[in-house]
Amino acid sequence: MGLQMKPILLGTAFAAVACMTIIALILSLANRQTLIQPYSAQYGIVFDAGSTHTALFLYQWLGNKDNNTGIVSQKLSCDVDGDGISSYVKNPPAAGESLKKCLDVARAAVPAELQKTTPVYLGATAGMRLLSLQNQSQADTILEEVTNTIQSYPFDFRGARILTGMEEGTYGWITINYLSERFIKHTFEGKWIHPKSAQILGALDLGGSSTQISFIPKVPVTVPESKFNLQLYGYKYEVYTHSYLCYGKDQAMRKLQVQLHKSAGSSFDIDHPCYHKGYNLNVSLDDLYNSPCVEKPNNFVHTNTITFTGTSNSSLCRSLMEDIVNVTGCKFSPDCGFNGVYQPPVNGEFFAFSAYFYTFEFFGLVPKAPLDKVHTTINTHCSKSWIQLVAEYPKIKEKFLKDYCASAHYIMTILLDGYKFNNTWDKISFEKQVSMP
Ligand SMILES: Nc1ncnc2c1ncn2[C@@H]1O[C@H](COP(=O)(O)OP(=O)(O)O)[C@@H](O)[C@H]1O
Ligand SMILES: [Ca+2]
Repeated sequence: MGLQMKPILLGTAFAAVACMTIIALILSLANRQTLIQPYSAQYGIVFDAGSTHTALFLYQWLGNKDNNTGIVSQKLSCDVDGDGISSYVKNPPAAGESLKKCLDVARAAVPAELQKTTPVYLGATAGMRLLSLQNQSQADTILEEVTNTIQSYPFDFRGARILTGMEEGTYGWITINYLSERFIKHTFEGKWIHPKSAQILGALDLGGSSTQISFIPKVPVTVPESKFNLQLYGYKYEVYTHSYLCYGKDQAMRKLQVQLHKSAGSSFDIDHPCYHKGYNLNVSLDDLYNSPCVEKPNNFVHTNTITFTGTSNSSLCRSLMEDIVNVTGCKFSPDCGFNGVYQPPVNGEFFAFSAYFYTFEFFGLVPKAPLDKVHTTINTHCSKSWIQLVAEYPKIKEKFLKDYCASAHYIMTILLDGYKFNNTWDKISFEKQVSMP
């Protein structure tokens, strides 16, 4: 798949998550000579509709005429209250309703005369991807409802759609490289230069329902479905990108629970090695199996509820992750990620963001820490009791605190056994989305 630097694609490229505004700008700036009618809007709004959470970003830039630097700045971001839009299956209008608070914030920030030329996009990621697999009409209804709400505002609505995994991966890669000035850099002397291509960053994004890896490999990408060709500022880049649907943090946690349930036979009381001693979690089978990422057992009784009992067993937790992140039987060997997916060897420096960052930030392991320190920190944490943890972290929400042990082991398994950063661990930086200039 290729991304051509044609103005006609501006709209498509623009239409997406937070970073998409940036892409449009890169495209429009890089194509300045070819653009007959320069893109004139000075504000742009993007909703990143993730599986767990939606955020609005308002961007501002100068009109093309005066804008020699191409600097785009983030004016504000706004967190939508409640869960991701895919969680509104039972009440789709409420998905639209949930966006109003942030749309009001954006409307107050954009000068009245510019509102009708301010484009708004909504890009939904893996939560909606899964819902559309499970029930296409529910997914369509939710997109219609968010469309209705956004259209009731004075902005220039340009679309609400589900991004493909490849778009999500590539856009994340473009964003981190753009924001950290890896494509083009403003020098001390006020000149724009191309930094060495060796400084281009790889991107690792761990969402709730999918996870993406994108980088420029040393060798050509041999599988077309994983190749994204693009040209930025006259330079060509061949990006390897893959999105693993169902391998986001929350779906991985679900897979683990399902595996434990399936191997527990008929018992309703199940030990969970990644949960902490003293922590018990009741889960209804209806909820547990309500995802296209897992398969219902034959004797499935949806009214049943099971209880997971924490055992604080770090090494067992880690070995269970290895079953979920299946690294055997890949036909592209040795060029493999996990789950049979083609991946050339990782190359260069990487930024790991989203749930990678939140998890490592919790452990105080950002932006980098030696591998042995990471292992010790995770093991020490996983062996703690729940009482101990709650006393230590009174401010952290249970929904996150219960999972840091499991998500840390999951992260280590995908990074080391999946993507094979064993010998290049020090190339990964755990970073919050790079801040805007
Ligand atoms: N403070 C936090 N600590 C741990 N995990 C977090 C925190 N905040 C967000 N996350 C996780 O980050 C992920 C964000 O994923 P999201 O963007 O909503 O989904 P997706 O990209 O798959 O559509 C979720 O797994 C969420 O639980
Ligand atoms: Ca996301």
